[in-house]
Amino acid sequence: MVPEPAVEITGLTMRYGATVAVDDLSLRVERDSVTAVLGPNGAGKTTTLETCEGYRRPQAGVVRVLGLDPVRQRRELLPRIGVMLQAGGAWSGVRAAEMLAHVASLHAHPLDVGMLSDRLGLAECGRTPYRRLSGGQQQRLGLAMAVVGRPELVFVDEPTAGMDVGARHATWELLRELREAGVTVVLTTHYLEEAERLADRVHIIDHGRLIASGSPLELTRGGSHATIRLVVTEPFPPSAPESLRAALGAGIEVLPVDAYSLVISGPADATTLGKVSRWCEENGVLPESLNLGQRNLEDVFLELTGRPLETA
Ligand SMILES: Nc1ncnc2c1ncn2[C@@H]1O[C@H](COP(=O)(O)OP(=O)(O)OP(=O)(O)O)[C@@H](O)[C@H]1O
Repeated sequence: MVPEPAVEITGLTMRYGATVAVDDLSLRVERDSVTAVLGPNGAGKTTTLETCEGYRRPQAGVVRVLGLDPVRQRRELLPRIGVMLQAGGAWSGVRAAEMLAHVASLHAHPLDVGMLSDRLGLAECGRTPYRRLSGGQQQRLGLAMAVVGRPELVFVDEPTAGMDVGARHATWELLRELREAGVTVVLTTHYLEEAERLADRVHIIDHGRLIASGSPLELTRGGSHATIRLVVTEPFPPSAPESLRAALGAGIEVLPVDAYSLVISGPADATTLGKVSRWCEENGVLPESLNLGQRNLEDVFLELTGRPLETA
């Protein structure tokens, strides 16, 4: 028997007035995995997550979480899932430690609150009222509240937004350990590195639609494609992509990333590298770096949508 997925979304459509936030989206999340829903701001990630959490009723389509309807079977589902919202989730005057202790007391077998606070660097702000916590501390408290009840499945919305590097790595470590302990993690993110380093599977969404799914390796392997990344010292002239495309010939895509860099994707090999370097010479362009390398998720997004994720 095929095990029931942790989350199964079929044909989900969600609108806010004239805005289509989620557009006929279908995806599955397998158990015991970390799954990232990756996409730019406004892609529909939070709306999708809120529908899985039972905060929104699907306007079209079907959502099942641990086999249950998140709206109709909410009472059955709630004790089995943990939710970290993008913002809020605690009373403004409550102290961080009190809030976490309160949430822990609602569960039959909570994690050790002291251990969790230490792991997430919350011990030092335990007496601070929620509204006085920094953005990163509020995020860490939100994560602690989501996992303290040992849920089977946690939904985390942009778990490391606003965190410094140290806190981000501690969060990734905790999420990895949860997965090893058999917890399914579904996170939304617009950080490519987060998806690449943490997720077993990535669903890339844009304008409410699923545009690619797979493991980071499957998504970046992409046939014969490698990527050449050209970074220059002075901004490119506006005609650069067009002229480079003409110099490289058919089958090679030239995608501007910003004023100083572009990505060339196609059968990237020594011949193409040679042509790029000749084009630089003929056009008086001084490369700062010219790299041939494995595609990353940023390249995948760029190829699929024609625009870079960070600025999309
Ligand atoms: N309550 C709302 N009322 C009206 N429009 C909304 C509302 N919530 C979201 N939207 C719109 O729906 C679209 C999808 O938003 P959503 O928050 O789901 O995306 P997101 O990928 O999570 O983005 P972000 O990372 O910025 O939160 C956006 O165009 C957004 O402006």
